[in-house]
Amino acid sequence: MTADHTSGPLIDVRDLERTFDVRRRVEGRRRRTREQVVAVHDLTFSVDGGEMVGYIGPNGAGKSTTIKMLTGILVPTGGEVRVRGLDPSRQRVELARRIGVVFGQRSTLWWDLPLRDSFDLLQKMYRISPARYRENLDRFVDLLDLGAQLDTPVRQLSLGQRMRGDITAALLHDPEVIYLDEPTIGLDVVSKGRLREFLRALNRERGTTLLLTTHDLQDIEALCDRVIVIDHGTSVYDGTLAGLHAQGGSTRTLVVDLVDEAPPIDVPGAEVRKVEGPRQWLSFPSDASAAPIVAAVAASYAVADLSIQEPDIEDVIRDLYSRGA
Ligand SMILES: Nc1ncnc2c1ncn2[C@@H]1O[C@H](COP(=O)(O)OP(=O)(O)OP(=O)(O)O)[C@@H](O)[C@H]1O
Repeated sequence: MTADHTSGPLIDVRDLERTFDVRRRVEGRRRRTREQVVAVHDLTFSVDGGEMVGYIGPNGAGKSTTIKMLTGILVPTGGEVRVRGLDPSRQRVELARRIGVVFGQRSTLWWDLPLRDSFDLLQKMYRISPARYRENLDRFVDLLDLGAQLDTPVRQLSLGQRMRGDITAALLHDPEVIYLDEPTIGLDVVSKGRLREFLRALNRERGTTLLLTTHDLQDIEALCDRVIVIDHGTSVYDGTLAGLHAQGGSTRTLVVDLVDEAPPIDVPGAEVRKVEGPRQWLSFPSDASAAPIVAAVAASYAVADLSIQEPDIEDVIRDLYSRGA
């Protein structure tokens, strides 16, 4: 009997565990002692086809370990993981046709080859039909503005160009799901914006499922309807970003540069956290609009400049814990 790979959730993770045996040298002892590191435990979640999900958590929380189990690079030490009904570590080759992976800090491209040659090699590896390959390449090169770089060796590309090359490489074979690990790290604001717009279009037009690991809350805000927060190897929140902010009580900061020094600004809905000369930092709830606060400040004070600081994911998670969630 063949399993039905098309019904049910696309990604299904149940009671997933992964421990590592490590040897550590302990001071005063000659022999190393063996220890177990629990990277992922008791992790359960599922993702439907077409969802865009942020997979976030502090350093060492278990995000990469989860992605490695989802892609079949690591074998779980307990629990179950299925992607389109396939067991990733046992059916890795079959799964590879359905998934794409992009690691922000590591390239999967051939360093000394021009981009175009890397793409041609991938066409052969994945046996992509010539027509589909041409269609995809033209589309991604156009949308990601890579035309001028196609004949440049990867090692000569800027970080942003290399990232766009890696994303193209991960998508040429039409994967149903793409895992992105810190895709906007080190990119300037314009490149980040373009990349997010591209990923939104990919999801809208092709229904590609996206699982995104990032420390940049604006990536999540721009792309994901849902976030899963992982800490110490297990899921501690699964829901909307607005819900996460509300639960954590996190705040955004309005930084106001006044023309002259002044006593702490007094406007409804915001609290002054810090004053340094003519600069003041006001915090307000993340789920509130900045517009009335900005308007109230501008109406009563001579303002030279204004900017808004978003909370960092680490801050949001810290808030979540400080509230005892
Ligand atoms: N191969 C390994 N051997 C031993 N311990 C490991 C191994 N890989 C991961 N770990 C440990 O497992 C835990 C989870 O690591 P993981 O890389 O999954 O976290 P992460 O959430 O991706 O972190 P980051 O945001 O820093 O990339 C950490 O304590 C890490 O030290």
